[in-house]
Amino acid sequence: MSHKSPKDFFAPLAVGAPAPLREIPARPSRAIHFFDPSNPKMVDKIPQMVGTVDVLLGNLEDAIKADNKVAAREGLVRIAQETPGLGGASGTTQLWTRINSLDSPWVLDDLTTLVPAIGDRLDVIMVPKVQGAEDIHYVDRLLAQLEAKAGLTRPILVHAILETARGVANVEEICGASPRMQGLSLGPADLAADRKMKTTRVGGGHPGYLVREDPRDGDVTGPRAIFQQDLWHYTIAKMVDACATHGIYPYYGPFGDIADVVAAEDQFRNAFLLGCVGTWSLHPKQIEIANRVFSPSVEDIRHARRVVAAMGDGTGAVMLDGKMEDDASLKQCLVLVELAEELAAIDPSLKALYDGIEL
Ligand SMILES: CC(=O)SCCNC(=O)CCNC(=O)[C@H](O)C(C)(C)COP(=O)(O)OP(=O)(O)OC[C@H]1O[C@@H](n2cnc3c(N)ncnc32)[C@H](O)[C@@H]1OP(=O)(O)O
Ligand SMILES: O=CC(=O)O
Ligand SMILES: [Mg+2]
Repeated sequence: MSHKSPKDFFAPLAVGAPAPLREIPARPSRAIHFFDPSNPKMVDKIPQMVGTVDVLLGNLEDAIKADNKVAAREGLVRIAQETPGLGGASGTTQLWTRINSLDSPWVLDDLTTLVPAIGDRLDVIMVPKVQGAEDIHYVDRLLAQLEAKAGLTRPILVHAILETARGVANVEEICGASPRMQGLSLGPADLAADRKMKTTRVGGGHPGYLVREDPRDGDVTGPRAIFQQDLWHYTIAKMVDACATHGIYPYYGPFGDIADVVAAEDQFRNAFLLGCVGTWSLHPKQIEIANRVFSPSVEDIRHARRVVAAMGDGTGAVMLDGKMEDDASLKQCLVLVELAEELAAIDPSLKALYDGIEL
């Protein structure tokens, strides 16, 4: 197997294509809100959503009827061209798309239509059902050719959905396959099917996946507490480690029980605590949940700032509220403080909230 040298990794893959980025910018992306660009009711709502959500994603893949694939692609081009503030270097809300899968009859037209028409507005292309580095290499080279032809000056980034067993097995090589790699999302619905899990849901837990308290006084039929377990813990943790290793960003994916706002919040918070930077939103009501969960709380920021202040030059150990703090807890606190600063820079209400914190 041949490998590129490090310097070649950052050379454009087509003459005239923009130079790859050396670092993926940490742009807030708490909610990646999915919409169907062929659905007039959803499309009508897009202009008002700009500025209220970090990412708007025009979905072209699953959930778009086969008969509407062309209308969705063309609708996305119109939306990108006509919606102020959406996507590109000056956009207040990022514009992403999810293209059709690489084995589908639509994906080539997706890429050859979108890049010339709206490549300057598209921030990230989400690629579904990625199996290994070879899928990213294919998209990488094709994007470079299309960017060069369109005269683009900014590389379009690539995000892969982790939704096949082989993709999970190859997660490291996927993350490191191209300097375009921006991040990964968990795709629990397709992943469950591909793994032959015996579930029928889009993300979230399952009442049958549990641990049960031991019998009390040996009575196996008596009352015993049960604790539902997280079906996705292993995959999310694996994804977070792979992304952190490669300097890219991990996301939870879809939570399909739109009515169950409480369980959605739990699932999102678990992902936030494990290291994810955001999640998908499938319905407008999930945006508020995601924005809240993926923004550090006032209590977390107050505590983090107190630790930073108490640690002085960052070395040694101190006691704060009966707990030992040192370099390692300081580093955790700095993750939260830096995230709060990034979010405050784009969200005036969060800025006011964080600025008003008294230590
Ligand atoms: C496993 C995966 O691949 S997940 C990713 C693929 N799936 C998706 O992208 C699904 C996206 N979401 C949807 O298609 C829809 O939200 C559905 C089908 C789940 C529910 O749609 P509805 O039954 O219309 O929901 P509901 O009646 O609550 O909608 C309320 C309003 O919000 C609008 N709306 C619903 N979802 C969205 C959305 N994602 N973006 C913008 N507007 C939306 C509806 O059009 C409706 O508008 P109206 O008040 O003008 O009639
Ligand atoms: O595309 C997402 C999934 O869960 O499948
Ligand atoms: Mg899927």
